Amino acid sequence: MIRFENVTSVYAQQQRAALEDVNVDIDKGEFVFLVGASGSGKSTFLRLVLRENRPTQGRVYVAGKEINRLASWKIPSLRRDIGTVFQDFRLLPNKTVAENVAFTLQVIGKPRGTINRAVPETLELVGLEGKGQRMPDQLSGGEQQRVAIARAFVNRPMILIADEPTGNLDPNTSVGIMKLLDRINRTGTTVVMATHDAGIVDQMRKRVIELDQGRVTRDQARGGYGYQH
Ligand SMILES: Nc1ncnc2c1ncn2[C@@H]1O[C@H](COP(=O)(O)OP(=O)(O)OP(=O)(O)O)[C@@H](O)[C@H]1O
Repeated sequence: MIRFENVTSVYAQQQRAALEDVNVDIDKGEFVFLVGASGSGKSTFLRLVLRENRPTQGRVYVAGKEINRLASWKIPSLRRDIGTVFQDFRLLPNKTVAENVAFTLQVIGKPRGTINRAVPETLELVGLEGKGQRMPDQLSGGEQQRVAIARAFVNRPMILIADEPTGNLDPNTSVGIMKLLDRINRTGTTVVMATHDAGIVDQMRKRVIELDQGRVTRDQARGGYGYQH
């Protein structure tokens, strides 16, 4: 589903590569944690999957397509297939919860009937039934992240990318968010999550890819945050 072949990424004006000769193959339906110190290249990896950045060398494939050879008019369609969730939620503050979730479908031109069906269904999936008419600032942090997940998932993307989704949440709330991401993963969506949250990685026992100064130093099935035998 996601394949990096000898990917090196160097930002303009930087000496050191943000990613260096990275080779990774993530299958459909996998759940992968990306770990590593601050600055190790996790966000750069995720940006390359979204084609927000382009590699200096090497190839990035998403769903079998080399995405850096896509015509620019095909990029919106690539990004539609990839839901994104961030540490800071990024909800539209002047729209209700339901409107935030509906927005994803409106921008891709889905008919109103589909939207009216999909939004409550997805809010129920994330445990926010009955809260569709609230404004984001009337929700807890954990609930706001659930809205962000609903918005990312409402059009059933192939891939869900989460960059530090529990970074602003307390441990209990984070566990709830992880259960939700796990449930989404079980529907067949590939999940790639960058995190510093050792407790969660140790608990979930999923595949762990560790980066150190832009290089993959570990790629372990059912790993922990640190290396364990
Ligand atoms: N837009 C940019 N321009 C120049 N250098 C950048 C840019 N974004 C990231 N970098 C550099 O690339 C390297 C990797 O950064 P990246 O943000 O991918 O790391 P990260 O692992 O996501 O870090 P964090 O855990 O702090 O989010 C770092 O050395 C960083 O300073």
